[in-house]
Amino acid sequence: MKYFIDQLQQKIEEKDSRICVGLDPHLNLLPEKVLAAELLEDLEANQKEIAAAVLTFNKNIIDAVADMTAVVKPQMAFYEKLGIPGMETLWQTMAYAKTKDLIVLLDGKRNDIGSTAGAYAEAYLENKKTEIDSITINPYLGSDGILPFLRNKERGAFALLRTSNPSAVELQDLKLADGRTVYQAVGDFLRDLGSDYLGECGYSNLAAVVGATYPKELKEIRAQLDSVFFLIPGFGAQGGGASDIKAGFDSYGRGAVVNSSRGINFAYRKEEYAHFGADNYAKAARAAAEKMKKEINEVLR
Ligand SMILES: O=C(O)c1cc(=O)[nH]c(=O)n1[C@@H]1O[C@H](COP(=O)(O)O)[C@@H](O)[C@H]1O
Repeated sequence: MKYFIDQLQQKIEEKDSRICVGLDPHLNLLPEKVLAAELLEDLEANQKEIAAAVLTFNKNIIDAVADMTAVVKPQMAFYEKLGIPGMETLWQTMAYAKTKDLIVLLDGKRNDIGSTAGAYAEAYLENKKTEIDSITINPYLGSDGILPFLRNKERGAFALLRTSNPSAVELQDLKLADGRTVYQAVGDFLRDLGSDYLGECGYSNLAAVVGATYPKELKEIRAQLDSVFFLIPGFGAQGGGASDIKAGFDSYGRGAVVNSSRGINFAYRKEEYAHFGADNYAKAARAAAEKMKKEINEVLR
């Protein structure tokens, strides 16, 4: 039995790639060749066709980036909004990613009281038929809501620690009576809870999400938590760049993976990759993924 976090770190090193490709099918950004714009005029009536288009798009993106990423991260919201056909597309996308030997991180931000968290864990991390290696969770219900997600040591959980959005500061930066911020307290809590789930690589199966858009906090959190692996979203579309995420890694260039969703999926819409043309969106995505991979490796060298 190999711990989830060891599987992840090993695959990152094999591919020498610290990127995570988000699979967030923003419908209004899909190329016309894949999804005819008129179908979006009635989302409910056209759920089936739209979900089929999303699956085609995802498969082409996965084919284009499979050799240069260790992880893909589908965000559930984009599939849930397409009803049952959307959920089928989500599961088919994850199964397809597994055929390419990728690690699947399902972005669902799940959690609840202990007994319900247990049901989520059974649904996503303990069902032998699922193609999911890990899931994002919200840690704010405390340990009984988190521990069920750690029962299966071959799979892992990424708890929100310091998010990338502008309003992250509103609650996460509040000061506690002991002088720590809320996110620092959450960090200490996650490190302690995860210490019973350490893999051979020195990181825990209980990982954390820290946004690329707050480099100062990222640096501080890395110094605080040496056994917590980070998912760092916010690269590209939200403004984060390679120099911003550098401090999220340890001195060996380990311990983190950086997500980009729109910046890779819809690279064909950017001036830099426009020469590929909308029909070659997958080639544009590959070029953007390659650039991101290189930029991160260079900044860590
Ligand atoms: O948990 C996440 O993945 C997440 C946490 C966070 O703090 N910020 C954040 O952007 N995300 C997710 O990361 C992805 C970022 O997408 P892009 O901004 O298109 O690269 C989306 O799926 C977000 O839901």
